Amino acid sequence: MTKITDIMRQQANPLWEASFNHPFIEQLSTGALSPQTFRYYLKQDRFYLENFAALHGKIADQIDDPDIKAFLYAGAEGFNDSEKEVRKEFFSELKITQEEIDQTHIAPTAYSYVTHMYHELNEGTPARAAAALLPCYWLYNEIGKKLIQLGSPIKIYQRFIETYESPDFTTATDKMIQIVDQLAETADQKEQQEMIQAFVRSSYFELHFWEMAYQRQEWS
Ligand SMILES: Cc1ncc(C[n+]2csc(CCO)c2C)c(N)n1
Repeated sequence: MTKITDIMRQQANPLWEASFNHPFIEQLSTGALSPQTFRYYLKQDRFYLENFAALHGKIADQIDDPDIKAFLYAGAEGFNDSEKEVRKEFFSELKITQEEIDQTHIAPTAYSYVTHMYHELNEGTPARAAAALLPCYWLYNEIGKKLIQLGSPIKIYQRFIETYESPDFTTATDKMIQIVDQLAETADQKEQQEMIQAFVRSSYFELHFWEMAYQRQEWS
């Protein structure tokens, strides 16, 4: 039987291809990406990562399966990710000060993405919310695997790429794919369609997150 995650991946493919070919990604690899754009991305991604971790916990609260619960709680605590540590190093290397962080407000696309994920949980179901989290793991893992072959001449961009290509991160991605497939098994057809929609919408926001950073989007 076709897995729901295969359907999701297929339906979101044009959006994923657009992410792979986005100038932010291409320039990360060539090294041409402006350091100011990368800094903007990191500062906005803080908002995303905070909410992403919190959502893991909120979804886990509503799930009975002990295995899935444990994985999601670990994600909420940041046990799965070296990402947090790496980001701390990036912030200190790029001299992004606490003052600069305090003065940063969430930009429109980051706000919309986070709002979408909460909507899938609060107005939807834990299965829909898990589907909304999946592109985050899976898209970055595919980008990591593609970019690692090209590498980047800029050290910090190279380290960014390596974060998403590690064996641990690939294992976490595979686990999250399996969780979404498992949650779909007990969902009815309507909920399965809503899970697919949540995944495609997150894929849309992933693409527009690169664009937000590339344009250094503001509210006005
Ligand atoms: C907009 C945006 N989307 C995805 C990621 C990647 N990411 C965030 S948390 C996590 C799981 C554990 O590290 C992964 C892969 C990101 N950083 N920013």
